[in-house]
Amino acid sequence: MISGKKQTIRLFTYAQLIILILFTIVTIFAVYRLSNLGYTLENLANESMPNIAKAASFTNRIQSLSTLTSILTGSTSNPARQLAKQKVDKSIQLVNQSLLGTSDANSYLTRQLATLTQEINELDTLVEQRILQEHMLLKSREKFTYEFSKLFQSINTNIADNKLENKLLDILLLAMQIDQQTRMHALRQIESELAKKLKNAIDGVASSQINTKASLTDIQTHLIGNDGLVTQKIQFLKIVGRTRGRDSFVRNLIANVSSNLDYQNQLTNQSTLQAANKANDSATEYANITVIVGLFSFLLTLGIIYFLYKKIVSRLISLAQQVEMASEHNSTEIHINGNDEISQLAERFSLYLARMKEQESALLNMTLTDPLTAIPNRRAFEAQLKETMAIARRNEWWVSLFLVDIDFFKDYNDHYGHSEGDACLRLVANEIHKIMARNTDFCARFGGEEFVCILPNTNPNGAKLKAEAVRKAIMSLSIPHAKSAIGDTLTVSIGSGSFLFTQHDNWMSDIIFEQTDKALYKAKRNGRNQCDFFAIDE
Ligand SMILES: Nc1nc2c(ncn2[C@@H]2O[C@H](COP(=O)(O)OP(=O)(O)OP(=O)(O)O)[C@@H](O)[C@H]2O)c(=O)[nH]1
Repeated sequence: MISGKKQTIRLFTYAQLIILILFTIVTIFAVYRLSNLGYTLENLANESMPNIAKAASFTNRIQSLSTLTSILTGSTSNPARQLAKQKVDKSIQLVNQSLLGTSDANSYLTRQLATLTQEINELDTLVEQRILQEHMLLKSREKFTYEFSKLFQSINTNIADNKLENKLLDILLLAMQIDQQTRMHALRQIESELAKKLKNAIDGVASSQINTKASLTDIQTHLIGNDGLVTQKIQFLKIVGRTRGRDSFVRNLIANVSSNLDYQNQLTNQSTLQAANKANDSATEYANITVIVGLFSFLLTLGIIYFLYKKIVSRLISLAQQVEMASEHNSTEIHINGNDEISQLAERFSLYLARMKEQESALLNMTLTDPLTAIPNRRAFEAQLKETMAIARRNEWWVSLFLVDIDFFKDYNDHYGHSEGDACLRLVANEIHKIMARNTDFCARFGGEEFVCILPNTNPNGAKLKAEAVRKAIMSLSIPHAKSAIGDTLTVSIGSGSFLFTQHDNWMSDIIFEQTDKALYKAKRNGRNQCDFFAIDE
């Protein structure tokens, strides 16, 4: 029973707890999902987007590096070369700086850039060598041209040797081809031909012409000597070839870096796309799960509310209705099924109403009963008289009224004492009540030693018989009364009034009481221990 009493509170608490837990779970879930989504979006904003921007910047710089390398390779003077090299270095430095702090995936790119830097340095060295070699070639050519023109002039002025002149022109024409020639093999052929022609020219000069011979030998050295024009040209071509090769290698390397960057770009774009898709999937999944969880929570909350309504609210409403009905219909029937506080409350209400009813009837009884004789009192009489008169009017009955008064009761009291007087009153009351209460008659103590009887549907004849019966019954009690002036035992005088209301509908209870009292007064005046009758029917 004790645990049953707390069922409703427990039920209510559990329901609240379930709703609270449910909403806590939904909130934690929502925060967790939102933070995940937030992390993905943040990642997208902090990593993927800057990576895309960086990748674009790398591509631009690598492309500009290709152009700058071309300028470096094509440099024809050292200042131009140095300027181009500075720009190339700057560009590589910027690319390297951009690479700093990027992911491990770029380590290959970093190595590629290191190789590229090394190769560009070597290319720069080759370009420098080429410029130097070109410069030396120029100087050698100038020197040869100078020597040759000097020899030519000396031949013209000193000796008119057409043969030598023709040979020299031949050699000059061949020497001039050295400049135009870009193929090694052809240069070797020119060298071989020059060697022959020069030998022929030298051999053709008379030994007396020492200066001419010496000049020709110098020209021979300038042209085909170990450090001659042809050798220098060959050397120059070798450097040019190496420079081209290096340039081509550097360009390939740049193309590789560029394609690697493209690949990196693709990877970055892919990962960005994946991250965006993931964020989108997360958002969709979150929305779906939130809808499902929300719907589930809503249905569960509805279920709990319905359960609480059935278990608590509807039973409380029923209890309120039953309490209202019970108070309206003066009933004590309140019942609620179950074994919890509400059913206990209904039970208590029922008990409370029953007790109230008991107390009410006890109170009513007390107010309508004479405490000394335990028969109805004057208030009960007045109510009963009104009710009887109303019934009599409707049924056109006679109503008879007795006023019974103990004779010389003052003397009885004085002689036997007040408590004996009380006992005497109880005996008389009991006797009158015994006679009158056998049928629908009614008797009450009117006050003091006076009693009153109502006899519904009793005409004057009936009243006479009944009044006499009462008087004789009291005499039969043979209660000793030493101080009675009319005998040795206790007697009563009775005033009887009989009324038919057909003609006297306006007669009220106080009028008929007054008329009956007059009859009693007459009985007393006529000597007591007798009945006097009054009747009115017209
Ligand atoms: N013991 C007792 N006496 C009561 C009670 N009520 C009234 N009396 C007494 O009844 C007496 C009534 O006296 P009276 O009205 O003079 O009437 P009586 O002496 O009977 O004279 P008659 O009626 O003329 O014969 C009084 O002495 C009251 O004190 C009661 O409850 N108990």
